[in-house]
Amino acid sequence: MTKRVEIENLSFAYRGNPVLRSVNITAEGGDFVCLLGPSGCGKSTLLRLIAGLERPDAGSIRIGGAAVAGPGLDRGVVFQDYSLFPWLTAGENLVFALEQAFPGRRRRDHVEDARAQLGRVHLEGAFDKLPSQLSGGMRQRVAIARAFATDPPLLLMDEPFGALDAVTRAHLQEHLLALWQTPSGAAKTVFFVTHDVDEAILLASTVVVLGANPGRIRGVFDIDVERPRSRQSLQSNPRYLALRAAMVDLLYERSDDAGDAGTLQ
Ligand SMILES: Nc1ncnc2c1ncn2[C@@H]1O[C@H](COP(=O)(O)OP(=O)(O)OP(=O)(O)O)[C@@H](O)[C@H]1O
Repeated sequence: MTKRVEIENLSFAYRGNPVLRSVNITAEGGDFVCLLGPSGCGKSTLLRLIAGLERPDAGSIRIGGAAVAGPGLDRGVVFQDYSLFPWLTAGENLVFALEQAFPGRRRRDHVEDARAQLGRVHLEGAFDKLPSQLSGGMRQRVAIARAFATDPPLLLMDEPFGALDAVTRAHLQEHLLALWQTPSGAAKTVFFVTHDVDEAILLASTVVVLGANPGRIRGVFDIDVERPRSRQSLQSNPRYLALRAAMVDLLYERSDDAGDAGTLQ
């Protein structure tokens, strides 16, 4: 089941301080949308609005045609830190999520599913480990496995690899793409926050570049670089280099120098 996400004229302020202004984004079912922008431009806030954790001051967010009225099991979330319950083992974190999503199923089936999902991120041996016994990269693999385990049509990921070293980060990007590109994973619409241009181009089908004060869309880029993509092959891909240059220009341009219509499609 795929879900189209329509964000229309969205504006939001924290206690009178404008954070997002007139944001319009349409993601088709199965799109991988990266939200790219400088610190403080409202990327996390936009994700929290889609998650239903905040309410828009103006405009609307529709998922599969229905207006977002609060959090829901149709949206899996992965944050940079503290995504997992620290008092539950890796396996029990998945089992707990499966119980919430599919109440009434036998616990034995949830445990079996949890083991299979951990296996998909090569962590079958971590079922009985507490998050504190795992490395940061392993914890995020568990968090990703948990997000995919309940098979939500929409995944919201807020800099999930931001705290990891470059090599671990590259592996996690591969794990995420491998899951997303499976027949069931490819149906998922993903919103992924990052401030890393290379990460955005590696992962996304669409990159939305946001500017700050208040947060608004500076450009929308259709990433028409064929998959599978690897960091190595991208370095010599002229299309990648053109996209990268255009995004970097937009990110480092003073926001009052430009209009809101930077696009390269
Ligand atoms: N709970 C809050 N109360 C008040 N202001 C907030 C709150 N959360 C965020 N803000 C403000 O909203 C603005 C956008 O914050 P947000 O975290 O969405 O930005 P971001 O683009 O995700 O930043 P970063 O890349 O640094 O995580 C910032 O000015 C921030 O100070």
